[in-house]
This record gives sequence, C-alpha cells and structure tokens, in this order.
Amino acid sequence: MVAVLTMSGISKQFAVGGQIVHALTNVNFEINAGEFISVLGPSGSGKSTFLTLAGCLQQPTTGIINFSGKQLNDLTKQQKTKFRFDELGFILQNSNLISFLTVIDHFKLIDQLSHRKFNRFKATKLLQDLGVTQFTAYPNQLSGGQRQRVAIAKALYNNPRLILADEPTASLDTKRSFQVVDLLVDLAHAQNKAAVMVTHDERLIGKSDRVYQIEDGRMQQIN
Ligand SMILES: Nc1ncnc2c1ncn2[C@@H]1O[C@H](COP(=O)(O)OP(=O)(O)OP(=O)(O)O)[C@@H](O)[C@H]1O
Repeated sequence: MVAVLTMSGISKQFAVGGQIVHALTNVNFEINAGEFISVLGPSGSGKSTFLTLAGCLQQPTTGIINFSGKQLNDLTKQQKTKFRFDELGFILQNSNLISFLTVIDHFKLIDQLSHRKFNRFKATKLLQDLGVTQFTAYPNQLSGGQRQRVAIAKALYNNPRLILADEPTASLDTKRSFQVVDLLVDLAHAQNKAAVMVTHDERLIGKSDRVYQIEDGRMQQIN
C-alpha cells in the first residue's frame, strides 16, 4: 500500500472573542493510493477544517501532514500553491465556475496555466462521462447540477493524485449523486487515485473502502 496523505496528531484551534474553539482535536488519518474514503459528520463537526488542512489551505495548530513522504508544513507559500495545482483535485459544494468563460474554456484555461496544448478530447470525454454536453454554454446557462458536474470534471482534469470532495453531490438529484460517487470510486480503484469525500448523506457511503466519522472535532474510523 502506498500512503498518499498522512495526518498525524492534528489539532486546529481558532481564537474567537477571547475563547479558543477546538475545531479539530488529535486527528490521525491516512489514505492510500487506490482508496475511496468517506468522512461523515454533522454541521460544525470540523469537516471543512479537516479538508482545508488536507488540502494545504491552512496550517494545523499542532501535528504533521505528509504527502507522499513530503512534509507539507515545511513548504513555502509558493510551493504550496504549486503543490495544490499539481497534486490535488478539489470538488466543492458550489461549483465556483468563472461567469465569462464557457464550459470548454475552463479546461483551456487549465492547460494554458500549465503551458500545455489544449486536450479537447480529454475535456469532452470527462464532461460527457458526467453527463455534460453543453460545451459552449456559459455557467449561467446551466442548472446548478450541471455546473457542479463541470466543476467535478475540472477537478479531475489535471489528473490529481488526491481528490478532496466537500459534499460534492449537494446540488445533484439522487440518481446523479450516485453516479458521481460511482465515478469517484471508479477513479480511485481503476486509476489508483486517493479520494476523500466529506458528506452528511449516509446513503452515499456504501461503496467506500473505509468510513470515518467526525464529531466535535474528533475523528474515528467506523467502517
Ligand atoms: N476560521 C475560523 N474561525 C473561527 N472558528 C472557526 C473557523 N473555521 C471553523 N471554525 C469553527 O470550527 C468548528 C468546525 O467548523 P467546520 O467548518 O470545520 O465544520 P463543518 O463540519 O465543516 O461544518 P459545516 O458542515 O456546517 O460546514 C466550528 O465550531 C466552527 O465555528
């Protein structure tokens, strides 16, 4: 087994109005290449804090985060930005698409930023696999569900080693939700990716290799 992400003894505290909020307490987590892991938790339990730490978007108060043997705590701001772009695929609740770019232009932009030739075949295949065919539409011409599927395709486009999905099915109907989860599971298994999905929806965790639960900032494996 090849560990992609290891979080050891992670705690995160915030100072709010003279009080300390313990968002995460002594979290230990590991995900290997080829694994699909679900993290279940109610609102305010620490799920977003967990994902932002895993995604190198903020620093833990204590603890060590390793990505394929590299300590993320040690990276400079610039190195972190490059690391996120090269290695991570983020799927958020809201699609965060750029209003003045068409669907296909979002993929052209990713290739431009990477100084690569645009791979139209790869972009359209990914979109079609997710049920999106409106390649020349602008975000405001799509439904919320369609926008989210474009965002998922975007996250997968750079072929990331780790996929971090924050309630990725929040704006999708039941059928599409299961399709998206199936796609993430397939990606993990067939392409040896590590994928973490944070969700409150227990119906979606059936195909997970492992399930963690997070409550009041404490995380434990339940399955
Ligand atoms: N930047 C911050 N400053 C102060 N407190 C914070 C900050 N970020 C998170 N918290 C607190 O940490 C705790 C965990 O929050 P977090 O957003 O990680 O939970 P969550 O499970 O993602 O919730 P939700 O599902 O509602 O988004 C909460 O008590 C929250 O108020």
